[in-house]
This record gives sequence, structure tokens and C-alpha cells, in this order.
Amino acid sequence: MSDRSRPSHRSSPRKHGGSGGKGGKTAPPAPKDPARRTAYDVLRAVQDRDAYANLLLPSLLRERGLHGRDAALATELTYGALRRQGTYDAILDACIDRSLRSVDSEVLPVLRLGAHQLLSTAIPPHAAVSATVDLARRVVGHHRGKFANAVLRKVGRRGLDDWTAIVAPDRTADPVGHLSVVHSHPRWIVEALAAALGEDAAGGAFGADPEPGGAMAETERLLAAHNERPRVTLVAKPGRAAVEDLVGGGATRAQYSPYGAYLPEGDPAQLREVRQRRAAVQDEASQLVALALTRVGLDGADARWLDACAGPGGKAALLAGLAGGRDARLLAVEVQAARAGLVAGAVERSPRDAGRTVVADSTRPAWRDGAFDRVLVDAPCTGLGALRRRPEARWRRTPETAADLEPLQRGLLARALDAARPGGVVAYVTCSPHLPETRGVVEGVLAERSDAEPLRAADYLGEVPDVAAGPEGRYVQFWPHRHGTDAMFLALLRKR
Ligand SMILES: C[S@@+](CC[C@H](N)C(=O)[O-])C[C@H]1O[C@@H](n2cnc3c(N)ncnc32)[C@H](O)[C@@H]1O
Repeated sequence: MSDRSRPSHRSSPRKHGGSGGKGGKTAPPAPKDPARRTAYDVLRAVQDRDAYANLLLPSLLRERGLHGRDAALATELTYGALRRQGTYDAILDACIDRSLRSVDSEVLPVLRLGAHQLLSTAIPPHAAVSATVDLARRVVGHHRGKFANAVLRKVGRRGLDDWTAIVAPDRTADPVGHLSVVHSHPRWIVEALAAALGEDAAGGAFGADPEPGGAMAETERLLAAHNERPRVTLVAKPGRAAVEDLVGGGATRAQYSPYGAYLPEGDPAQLREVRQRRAAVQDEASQLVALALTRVGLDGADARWLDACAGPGGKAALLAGLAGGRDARLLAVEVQAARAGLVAGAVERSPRDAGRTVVADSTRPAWRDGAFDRVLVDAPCTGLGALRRRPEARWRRTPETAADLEPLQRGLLARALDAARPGGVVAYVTCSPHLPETRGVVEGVLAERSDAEPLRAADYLGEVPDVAAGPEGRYVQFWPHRHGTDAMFLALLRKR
């Protein structure tokens, strides 16, 4: 993927080098250096109480009144330190006499913030160290501030590439370990993504000649893409806004989705259509998998659509808009009441009032079998396809997360097939390319029944190159490094 969405942090947040003056009045709670303090507080909350950075950071920025450069710096430091945590920890480990694991949990986020400034931003090293040590003194005390100072001075002696050449395993001997440290992903995720791309850890593609670029060359491009800031993509809800409206507000037309537009910079809420909920932030692949479901030709009725896992309502809003345009109706189902409230807000005022939301468990459906013409199952999953946008997710997920979800994913798909009428179509979608929860679930469910068959999903997304995946290319798999989108998976199944 091109580099157009690269964060602007290398353009130096100049004003943030120092701690903001010394010897002033003792000003108790007014936070000095609010950007670094806010980044620290988010990292602590993510580490100590499983907070979500993408939810907590915006609310702290608002609460503390951080705007402009301060907000940009806090965002860069938070996301950067979380994304590159694996690399920075390996480097920090080499700079500490004892093991990094023995470092206090209050101090660790300070060290990661310091490492990020020193190794991946244009902040001058002396400013990065002194501001971070000031922060350490305020949050963890003088003594541990001295420790942070000593460690960060060692970190600052080399650049990122020199450090990774020292701390990462040799690429030939241990390609997975090498990529894991250099691109900051847990080993199991590197292996899972390589398998989904059809590459093996020994090099090259399964059953094909080794790729130019060395072992796991495409996996490496994917891992690198996960460390880039994703562009903001908007959807113009069909029947309520047009892409031209968004373009008029400063966005550019999306490459693939006829409803999508990219916002190069700024807050999406600056656009009137977003404030009025006629448009919303939505990844382009999310738009396209929903669109593909609506493109499959049906014999007979096409009036009743089901979104079996609707919360928070992104795809439901798009489907309700398209359903309204065809005089069809969408039932949006969500098991969590709070999330169902978000769905209701997302689909309200759809054309012809086509969307209805209910709180229900789609594995125990209250509707009769064969009631729907089109069904979407956007299953709960590991979210390994959205690692760009959820910076801490890669450290939180485990292989067990995927295994735990599998029975639910299978149950939802099986009930969705029951809900489709003969000749109807079901879309199984995950925001993950991890094989056990994509092909594994689909093929496991199909092996147990004879009333459904896969369609060639890529045929319904002809405008998107390089998306066909799996046996005979029957599935669709989007990729951040190929398409600039999340790694969404799509299977389309026709009910016999
Ligand atoms: C990946 S999200 C769906 C995202 C959504 N389609 C969108 O585009 O905004 C999966 C959703 O399924 C819901 N869910 C999980 N189990 C469910 C069940 N048994 N019945 C209905 N919804 C369920 C989760 O609460 C979650 O909101």
C-alpha cells in the first residue's frame, strides 16, 4: 500500500520537547506536559485494566481540553508506543541489567513512551529524554525517574535499525522471531498471518516458488502496514447522503466502494453529513463485503434481509439504506442491549424506514427457518484484521481467543443458513484473516450440511483486484497492505 496515510509525527511536534519551564509556582494538579501525561495515563489503563486506547484516549483529550499539537502528540505517543511495544520491549530489555519483566508496572509505560520518542519520532533526543524523565519523576517519583533516565540514555545511543539488528533473531535462522521483533507482533500472530497469506516460515509460498524478497516477504509487508496509521474512510449512507457531498467537504472519492470517501486529515465531525449521521466512519472493506451480499442475484422474492450480528451498526446502516432503495426491509439483531442502541441510531431514518433493530440472540432465533432472502453474519472474532486501528489488540489476543470463539461463530453461521430461504444467500464475514475463524468455520459448517454451497465471492467484487482467496479462489480476503483496508474476510453461501 502506498504511504499516503503516514502519520505526521516525523514532522516534529516542536513545542513538546521540554517539560514546560522550571521553577515556576508549585502548581499542584494542573498537569504539566499534558500530552505525555495523557499518553502515560492511557498506557497505564490499557495495561492495568484492559482499557481500549481508541475509546479512552479521545475521552481524556476532551476531558483535559487538549487540542491541536498537544492532542496530536498524545495520540502519536499512545498509538506509537502500543503498536511498537514488542520492538521497544526487546530494546529496553537489552538496556536493563535485570529482566524487563521485573520492572514496575508504573515505570514500564514511561520507558515505552521514551523509547518511542527516541526511536520513531523527530523529537530531539535530549528533549525526549528530559521530558520523559520529568514525567517519570512526577508519576513514579525521583528515584525511579533516575532509573528511567539511565535506561533512556542507553536507548538513545542507537537508532531503531541498529537496535533491531542487535536484538532481533537472525532472519534466516528464525524468520518468525525476526519479523516478530522487527515489526512488533506476537509470534503466534506472525504465524497466523503468514498461514492466511499462504506463506510458510521456511520461506516462500506454500506449493510455489520462493518469493523474491526472501522468506515471508508478503507477511512482512502486512506487518509493516499494521504499524502505519490507517486513513479515515467515510461511508455516505445510501439514500441519505452522496459521496459528492463528502467530496464537497474535503474528502476524496474512495478507490473501490461507490459509497466511500477518504478524509485526508481532520476530525470527521467537521463534515455536516457526519454530524447529521447521514455519513459515518466505516472501513472500505466493511462497505464492500456488505455490498457484495446485496449484489448476488436471487430468483423470486428479495424483500427480507437479516443482519444477525449488527452492533454497533456500521453494516446495518449501509444495508438498511440499500434495502430501502429496493423496497426491502432489514432486521438488525444484536445480543447486547447497549450495542443494539447504537444500531438503532445508525439505521434510523433509512430510506422508507427500512431498518428495524431488535435485541436477540441469533443462535436462538425467534424467527422461523427460511424467513429471509439475504442474511449477513458479521461474526464476533479476534479482530486480527483491524490491528491498525486497535493498537493494543495484538498484545491482548491469544490463540485461545480464536478457539473460544469458534463454537459461537459456527453456531451463528449454522442458524443463519437455517434463516435463509431456499435460493437465498448468506454472507459470513469476519474482521480477521485468521484461518480457523474464516475458512475453518465455513468449511466446518458446510461439512455438516448439504443444503448450502459456496459462491465465488470475488465475482461480486469485480472492481477490487487480488481479493480471491482459498480453494478455487472462492472466498474474499481483503488486506491492509494490498487494499489499504482492514483484513476483512467474506464467504457467500447459497442456500439450496
Ligand atoms: C463483529 S461485530 C459486528 C459489527 C457490525 N456488523 C458492524 O458492521 O458494525 C459482532 C457483533 O455480534 C454481536 N453478537 C455476538 N453474539 C451474538 C449473538 N449470539 N446474537 C446476536 N449478536 C451477537 C456482538 O455483540 C457484536 O456486536
